[in-house]
Amino acid sequence: MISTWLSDNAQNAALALFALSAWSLIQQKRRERVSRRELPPGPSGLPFFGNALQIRDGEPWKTYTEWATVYGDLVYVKLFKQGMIIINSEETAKELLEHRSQNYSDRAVSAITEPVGLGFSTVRLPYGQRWRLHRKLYHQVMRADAATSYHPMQLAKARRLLAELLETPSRYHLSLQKFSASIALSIAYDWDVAEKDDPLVSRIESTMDLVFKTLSPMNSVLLSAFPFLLYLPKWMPGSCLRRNIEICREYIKKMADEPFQYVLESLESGKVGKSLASDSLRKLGIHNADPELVLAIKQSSATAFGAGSETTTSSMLVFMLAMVLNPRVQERAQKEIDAMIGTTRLPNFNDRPSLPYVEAVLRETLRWHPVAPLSIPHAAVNNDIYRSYSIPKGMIFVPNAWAMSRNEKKYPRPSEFMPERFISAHGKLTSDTVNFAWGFGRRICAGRHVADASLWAAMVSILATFKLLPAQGPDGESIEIEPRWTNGLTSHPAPFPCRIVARTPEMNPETLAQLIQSSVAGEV
Ligand code: HEM
Repeated sequence: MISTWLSDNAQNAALALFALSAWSLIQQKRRERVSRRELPPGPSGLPFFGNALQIRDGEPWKTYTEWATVYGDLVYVKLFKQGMIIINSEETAKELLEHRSQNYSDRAVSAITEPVGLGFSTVRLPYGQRWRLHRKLYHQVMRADAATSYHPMQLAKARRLLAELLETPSRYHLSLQKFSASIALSIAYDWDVAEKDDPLVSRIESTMDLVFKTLSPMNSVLLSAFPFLLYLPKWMPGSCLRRNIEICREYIKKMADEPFQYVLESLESGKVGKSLASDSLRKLGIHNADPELVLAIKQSSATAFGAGSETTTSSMLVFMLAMVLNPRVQERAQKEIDAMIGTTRLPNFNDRPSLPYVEAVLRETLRWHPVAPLSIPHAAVNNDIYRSYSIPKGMIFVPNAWAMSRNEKKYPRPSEFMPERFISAHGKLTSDTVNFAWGFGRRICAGRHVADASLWAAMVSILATFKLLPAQGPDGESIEIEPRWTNGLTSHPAPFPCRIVARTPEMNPETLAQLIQSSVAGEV
């Protein structure tokens, strides 16, 4: 009797549980359908995968740009279980990320950030006190007027780059990496890179590309959908992501520790110059400094180095490719330099206002191929209503810088490299400074003034000294370049064969050294 009663009750309980689960599943689906209707339109996806299988391999920004023509400037996309809104127009990005920056300055929690050891990075920090402290530290040394104090150092590094390009032109890719890293190391730590075999630069050469590839948005989505990928045994297919993450973690730790230790020791001995780390530590008074603040200085300096070197190299590679593919642009820029400066000295920052075409080349480089094509996603702090959409707290917003660069109304024939688009009918530079390349609102790139000056110094110095030409085959004919692009968090041309030839036949290391020497007096 009792056993019958028990089993009846168990059956009823099971039935009730089943009904409850079915009801809550239906409710959840209904809620999802309703909330989906309140979000921007987007392509319908497959169960489980969402839209992940519809995205062009390695170049999601191109797929999103195609979808913009169907769904508009805001497109809702779901990659596995991760929903996000792609912003395809600059105006809408400004409306949301700048005019409503108080609500759209958070970052999404990324499944890959902590495993690679980048949880400390300013780029990844949630919108809050720690992030504000980092931004304050950057502001002290990298705001527009403070950033000019780095100009002499940036010019000196650009001149060193010229000497390397003259000596080993085929290693231009590595020379550009060294140029960018040496500026970032100088700004962050006043670390002067050795002429040859600098331990930090060697490490950058071998692993920086891997870090940026591993941090790709798709890897982040994959890890949040399949966290077990982090634990796959190393012999199993698919474990390469885990291996790459481990290498990155080790590398990032060393990159944050070693140079900071160098600054601490140099401060003790009184032998360190101006840098983000040393200036901030000096201000605090190294011996009675709050450990939290010291940690923030260490973390923001490491971020400046990490965020600044790869992006600058990538932009320089875009410039080199654009020059080889567009000889007429190169010649026009060189004519401008020759007319305004002559050939007996190299340009410096005083000359910048008198070289509008070179300026236009820089802007077109940023536009033609934005090196951060999906910028860095922002996230909503709170629920919001935008247009008729209900934006839930935490929603991820991906600024599609690629789509912004392909806006045909603003940039006719967008796939062509045409610096003229930044020169008005009266021969003056337009007001368009390609701001979208640096991101938006409160999260805008903290190093943009420094980066802009590094790019200008390198571009103008190279244009003044070298011709960038296609490589020649054994028959002396030019080899046609079919650009290939690397993809990850940043995108840049894969190394391509080219010839870097001095513009004057008598140029050799001695004459270049003399030219540099005669250019140094009166420089800014
Ligand atoms: C050509 C070079 C560079 C490009 C194209 C670039 C681009 C960007 C972009 C698109 C963002 C995201 C902005 C957003 O979320 O809206 C960003 C963030 C950032 N960049 Fe740059 N960047 C460059 C160089 C640098 C340099 C040289 C530094 C430092 C020395 C730097 C430091 C940072 C930092 C700290 C952030 C994080 C800002 C935050 O989350 O609050 N960047 N950068």
